[in-house]
Amino acid sequence: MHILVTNDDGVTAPGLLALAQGMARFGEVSVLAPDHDWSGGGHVKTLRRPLRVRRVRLADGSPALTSDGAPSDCVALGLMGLLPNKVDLVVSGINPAANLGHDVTYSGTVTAVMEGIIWGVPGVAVSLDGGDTDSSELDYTQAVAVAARVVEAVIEHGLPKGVFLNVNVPNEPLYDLRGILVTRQGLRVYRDRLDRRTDPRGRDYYWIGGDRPTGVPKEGTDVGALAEGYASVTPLTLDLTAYDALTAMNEWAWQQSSFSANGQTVAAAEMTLAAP
Ligand SMILES: Nc1nc2c(ncn2[C@@H]2O[C@H](COP(=O)(O)O)[C@@H](O)[C@H]2O)c(=O)[nH]1
Repeated sequence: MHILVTNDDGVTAPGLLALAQGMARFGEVSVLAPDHDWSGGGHVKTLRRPLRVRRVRLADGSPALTSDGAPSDCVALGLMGLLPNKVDLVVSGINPAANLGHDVTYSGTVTAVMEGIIWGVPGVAVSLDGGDTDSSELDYTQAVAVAARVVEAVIEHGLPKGVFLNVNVPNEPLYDLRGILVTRQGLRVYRDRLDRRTDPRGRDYYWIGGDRPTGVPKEGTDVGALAEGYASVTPLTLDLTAYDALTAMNEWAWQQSSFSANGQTVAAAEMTLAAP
């Protein structure tokens, strides 16, 4: 088993070290992580500038690679051939804050695993609901234990093609953890506020400020599981198609339309949408 371990908090983050150490039990571990924090950086593919990669050592002396690219760039580099050995699983984290609901497309932690799916490699993203606690003060023991249990299950059962797992762990001692629940995405409640300021030259500039997001703790969701003291494992795919809308839209009366193109009137073919 060859596991690529990455994160979005940077190669020196304590959660990355804890995760890399926790994955060593499964076989070869290659660490390829960003050289700085990419929190909230989303799914990035850096195409307009070169990417630099350096050899570094983690705090325990183990070798690692770091790149000036995003977390998803690190995974792409690794799976495109920077890592000589075939990668069987991408594991990303341990993020010091939860990634729930709509967070998943903002999250560098989660989008790193999404990149692996694009290259046909399954993955697991792991986040600890550390809230406002400094990442250096968090105890990652529980999150590592949950991550290892999830990876064991993935090794035993496999994952359907295109499916990856988003794991969120409550920030409780291991003996307080009530268990692991398989969940769906819940509803994140963002409390962002526009912070407008003026610089010394009289020009306005803005911060996206506000308070940390909360969520709706509905049963069966990732938000609900954490609220009840469970770790949450949410199976996700990259297919964002709204299949219900597809069915409904096929009922719309798409009229014959004519569009003029370069002065030519082109009758639009009858618009039909792919059936789900
Ligand atoms: N819209 C907001 N999102 C926030 C805020 N604080 C945190 N977040 C979420 O954080 C994660 C970052 O994830 P990471 O894996 O990239 O570290 C991301 O999911 C955001 O949604 C906030 O104040 N506003």
